[in-house]
Amino acid sequence: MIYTVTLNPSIDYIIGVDNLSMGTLNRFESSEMLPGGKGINVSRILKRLNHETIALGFLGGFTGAFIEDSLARESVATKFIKISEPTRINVKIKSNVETELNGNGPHITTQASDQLIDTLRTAHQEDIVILSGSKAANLPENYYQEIIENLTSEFIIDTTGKELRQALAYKPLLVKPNHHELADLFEVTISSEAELMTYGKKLLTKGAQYAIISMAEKGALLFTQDGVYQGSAPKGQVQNSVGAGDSMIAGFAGTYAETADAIAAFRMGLACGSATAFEKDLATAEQIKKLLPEITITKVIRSEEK
Ligand SMILES: Nc1ncnc2c1ncn2[C@@H]1O[C@H](COP(=O)(O)OP(=O)(O)O)[C@@H](O)[C@H]1O
Ligand SMILES: O=P(O)(O)OC[C@H]1O[C@](O)(COP(=O)(O)O)[C@@H](O)[C@@H]1O
Repeated sequence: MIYTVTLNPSIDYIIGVDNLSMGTLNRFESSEMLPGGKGINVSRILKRLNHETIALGFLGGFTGAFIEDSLARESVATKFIKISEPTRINVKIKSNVETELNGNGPHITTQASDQLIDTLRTAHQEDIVILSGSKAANLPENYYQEIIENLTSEFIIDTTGKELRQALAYKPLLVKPNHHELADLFEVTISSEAELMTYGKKLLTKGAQYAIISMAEKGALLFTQDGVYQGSAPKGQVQNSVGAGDSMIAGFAGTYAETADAIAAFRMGLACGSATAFEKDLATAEQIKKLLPEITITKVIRSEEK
């Protein structure tokens, strides 16, 4: 079973505006509401690829009900803890450039946060728990760490900054910062491929079993104990890249859970990420499978060169 944890789900309100201009009235060209939040996106892709998944986290209010209904329609299994304040709405503006406005999220009571830790204690050693995204503002600073300390299963973590840094010591199966998040994590500017390699490898020395550095249309790098691999991104028309990173994690986790083959998992992750970038919503299984043969993976550094 692959459990996903979304501490701060969202409705993603995707708005298309021609030539957005600040300080004046702009009218929508298009709009769409989608269930969002990183773990939720991961579960939706896992379900589409026929992997067993349960989405966990906190949901509240009419916005939470919208997310529950959307997931039920796609037969994604959920065990959300109900909270009284409404789940946030994140605004994604598609104009000449993509602009994202993500909310802080609702108040989570101590009772609810303890309940989630209890639920996660039921995950078995052979399960994978995927912890993704920001946490609602009032949750304790070390809440992710508290969750991890109570887990008996493998875990993947997709968050940023201090939380990601703390998590590395607990040997996550995978971390997947994008290249900007990698620079933030080590509080550096990364301006060359050599620096990318240096900081990617640091993720392993600090504890990660595998690390992917994703680079949008430039594909991604996979760091393993056995060397570094470069994966390509197919060319295509980008429709909405929100959820590309989550799709990549879903692809990796689903294939890794079945095969324990990190390269095959990386290939599936790359296909899922690009397929989602080329769609308005998350990609379907057919779109993902169509892209798989276009992915190329090359070993760029052998283990003895590390
Ligand atoms: N414009 C794009 N064209 C092709 N593939 C893409 C594009 N954007 C994202 N992807 C694929 O999705 C993966 C994750 O996207 P990325 O934007 O790096 O992550 P995140 O959404 O976490 O910031 C990339 O490594 C790539 O494989
Ligand atoms: O929890 P955060 O960091 O605010 O991110 C939440 C947002 O991330 C998303 O899950 C998309 O993430 P990615 O584009 O990184 O895959 C959106 O659905 C959601 O609005």
